[in-house]
Order: sequence, then structure tokens, then C-alpha cells
Amino acid sequence: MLLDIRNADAWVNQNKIFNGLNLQIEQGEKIAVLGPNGAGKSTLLKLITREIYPVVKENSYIRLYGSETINLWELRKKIGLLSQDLQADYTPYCTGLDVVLSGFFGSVGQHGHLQATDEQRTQALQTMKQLGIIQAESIMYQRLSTGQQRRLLLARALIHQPEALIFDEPSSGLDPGAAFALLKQMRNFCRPDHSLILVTHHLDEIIPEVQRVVLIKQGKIVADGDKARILTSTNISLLYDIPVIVSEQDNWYRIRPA
Ligand SMILES: Nc1ncnc2c1ncn2[C@@H]1O[C@H](COP(=O)(O)OP(=O)(O)OP(=O)(O)O)[C@@H](O)[C@H]1O
Repeated sequence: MLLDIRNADAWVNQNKIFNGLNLQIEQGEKIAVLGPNGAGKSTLLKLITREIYPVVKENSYIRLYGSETINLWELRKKIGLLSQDLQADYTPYCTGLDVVLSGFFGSVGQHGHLQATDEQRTQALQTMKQLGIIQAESIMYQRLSTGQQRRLLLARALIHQPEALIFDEPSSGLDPGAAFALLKQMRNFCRPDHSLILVTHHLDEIIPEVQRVVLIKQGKIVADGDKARILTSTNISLLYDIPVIVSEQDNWYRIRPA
């Protein structure tokens, strides 16, 4: 099992975000997580990436790959992460190529004494070409646009061939061409043994490979199950407290005002 959260409480500063949270995700599952602003989606991802720890109490745990104490570096090898927070926290003083190479080391920015091999550099440059960001090879991160930074972080998330992708609003700041390239990368990644956890506000970036949808509101999972069963106009209207119409075509979903 990729993730097993049992009866977890979690606080962010003075705010209790989760109270007895339960969520299980099998290896190979592709899931989307939806919910209004402030619902707790990013906090959930931080519990998975160990940026936040749950309250220690009886009969409560978070297991990743079957372990409550998985080594952080092991975890980073297995996971490709892309989020707003990572983008904001990323150290400004490194080149585009360094950003992508840092994915091999699970580091943010400098990778200390670890030197990238020629093979890793070739691979990084190849991925940058595929994502249309090769021109940023020698440019400092801080001098790039939001969308360019995001493309680099996408390349960073994929470069070490992780088993699972954890993406928090990945298309934010991307132009349509880059957003479509992102969807293509996600689809290519979705082999049967690979897992995807996609937090999004955009139904149209829930790729057909996603089979399960989890709805979160005010720190509670209010619906969880098969995509077609969960992504209905009624459920999404209730989730966001506005009347919407959800439509589906060829396993792609769209939302519009009712
Ligand atoms: N640094 C912080 N200090 C205190 N409370 C915080 C902090 N960061 C987030 N929160 C609170 O935690 C709750 C959950 O936030 P979280 O970022 O997980 O929501 P989200 O569902 O990802 O929202 P969004 O769609 O806006 O990204 C919110 O109510 C927010 O006020």
C-alpha cells in the first residue's frame, strides 16, 4: 500500500486541520483530490511528504509504503513532487539545469557534495527539451517566469523516474501549450504500477487514467470513490457551495455554471 492514514489529527500552527482522518491509497492507484480553498488538500499532501507530522495518539498512524518511519531520502526517491510551496521555496540561486538535476538527489537547489554524472546531465537536458524549457539551462531560477519555473519543477519531479507523482495544482501558471504538455507527461507516467495523487481545482486536468476521486471539505473527506460516481453535478455543487453542471466526454470532465 502506498499510503495508509488511520485516525490522524493534524495541526498547522494553531489550526486543527484534520480530526481522525482516514485514507488508504494502494500502489498503482491514480487519484484526484478536489475541494474548496482552505479545505486541507495541501495539508494532506504535506502529511504524505512529511512536511507535517500527525499528532501522536493511540490507534493513529500514517504509513507510507507500509512503514511509519520511512527514511525521508528513500521517500523522495520514490516520489516526484510538484507544488506551489516548492516553487515558492525553491532557492533562487541555481540554474535551470541545476533545478532539474536536483530531482536526482531529492534536494532543493544545491545538491551538496553529490555530483551529477554525465548520464544524469544528458537525461536532464533531454527532459528539458521535451518540456520546452531547454533555453533555461544556464539561466538563474529567479530570472525565469512563473510558468518557466514550473516547467523546470515538472522536469525535476519526473527526472528520477519516481514510482509516484504528488502534484498540487500542477498547471497553475502554465500557458495552454505547457498545460497540455503537462497532461501528456502525466498520462505517459501512468503505467499500471505507478501512482498519482493529483490535487486540482480544474476538472479538465483530471486525466482519463485517474480512476478515483476524493472530495475534501473543511478537513473532512466528504466523498471518495469511482470517478464517474463522484464527479456529478450534485456532488461538485455541494462541494463548492455553488450550482454547477459537470459534463463528461471521452472520460474527460468539464465544469460550468448551472
Ligand atoms: N501557515 C499556516 N498557519 C496557519 N494556518 C494555516 C497555514 N497554512 C494553512 N493553514 C490553514 O490550514 C487550512 C488548510 O489549508 P490548505 O492549504 O491545506 O488548504 P487547501 O485545500 O490546499 O486550499 P487551497 O485550495 O486554497 O490551496 C486552511 O484553513 C488554512 O487557513
